Amino acid sequence: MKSVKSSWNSSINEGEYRRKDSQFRNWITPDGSAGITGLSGFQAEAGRYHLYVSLACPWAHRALIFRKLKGLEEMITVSVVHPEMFEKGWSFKHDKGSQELYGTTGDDLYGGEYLSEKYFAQVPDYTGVISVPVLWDKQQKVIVNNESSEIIRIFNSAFNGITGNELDFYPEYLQDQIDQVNELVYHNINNGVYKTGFATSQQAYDNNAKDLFSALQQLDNKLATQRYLTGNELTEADWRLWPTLVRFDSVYHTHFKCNLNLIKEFTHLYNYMLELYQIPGIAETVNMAHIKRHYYASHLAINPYGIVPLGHQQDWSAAHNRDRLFN
Ligand SMILES: N[C@@H](CCC(=O)N[C@@H](CS)C(=O)NCC(=O)O)C(=O)O
Repeated sequence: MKSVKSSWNSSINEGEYRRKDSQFRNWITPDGSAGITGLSGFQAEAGRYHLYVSLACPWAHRALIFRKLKGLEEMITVSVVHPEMFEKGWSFKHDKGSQELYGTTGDDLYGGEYLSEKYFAQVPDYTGVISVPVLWDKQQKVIVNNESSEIIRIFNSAFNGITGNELDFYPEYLQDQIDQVNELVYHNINNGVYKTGFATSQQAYDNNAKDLFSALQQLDNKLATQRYLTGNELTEADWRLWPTLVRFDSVYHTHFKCNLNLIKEFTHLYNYMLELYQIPGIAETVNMAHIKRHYYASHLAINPYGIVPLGHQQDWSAAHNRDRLFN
């Protein structure tokens, strides 16, 4: 079994954390023709595809949200890794206790031990990151795609002909706006919390933390006058921001030192976060015990004893003010 160096501590350059690009970039399409990148041969079919996720990972979380909103749960099966990730990467450690607490499933398809086995089986000299989410083809037994921003675009439309679910979170008329918001959110918030938390120089930390909170303030101002990030319609841009908000007060504020404010202190972001949490089905995609266990127990360079703090407690069923503000 090869040892896998976790991506984050192999990606520091002059104090700055730099995220590496995902390597598997094929698309599932209604007729199996090649997508925007990658190979052909991945036709949308019920029961053929599988997702490997950690419930801690905000990128994997997007994929689970789209699977839910697009009615793909019956069609795309899921395996959940164990939240603790050490030198061999994500594992399928699983027992009754971890199932109850963290929602682990083990590798229920193949009985594997580590996620890295899937990557090395396909590319024996693979040197990229062994990351979740992984969209897996059970027919050809290969990784289709391991880039969440693409997996959610695939889920948004590729299976519509089978499910009849025409909800569109990337409608053509909003694409420029969505792309613009995504750009701000990705660099300053989604990846911004990681760049802040993994910084190994004071200057890198200061710069990233300031950019992060200035972006949060900008979005809080936007949400004071419009319901969602691109207007009245809930889009991909919202579902890309939201997994970071959900983890913020419990994890990023403490573990990644993103502590100029809590999300709770940004009135509009906070109420918006609650509104999205309370959309039917979404709460089922959140497992706070898994989230906290992963971050605090796995990144021992920044939390050497792996202690998981008791706070922050959030009442997710608290009333939000978004209906009142925008109806
Ligand atoms: N660009 C990828 C990033 C995925 C990613 O970084 N996932 C993390 C978990 S949050 C991971 O699996 N990291 C493995 C490691 O650090 O070794 C995506 O959006 O899908």
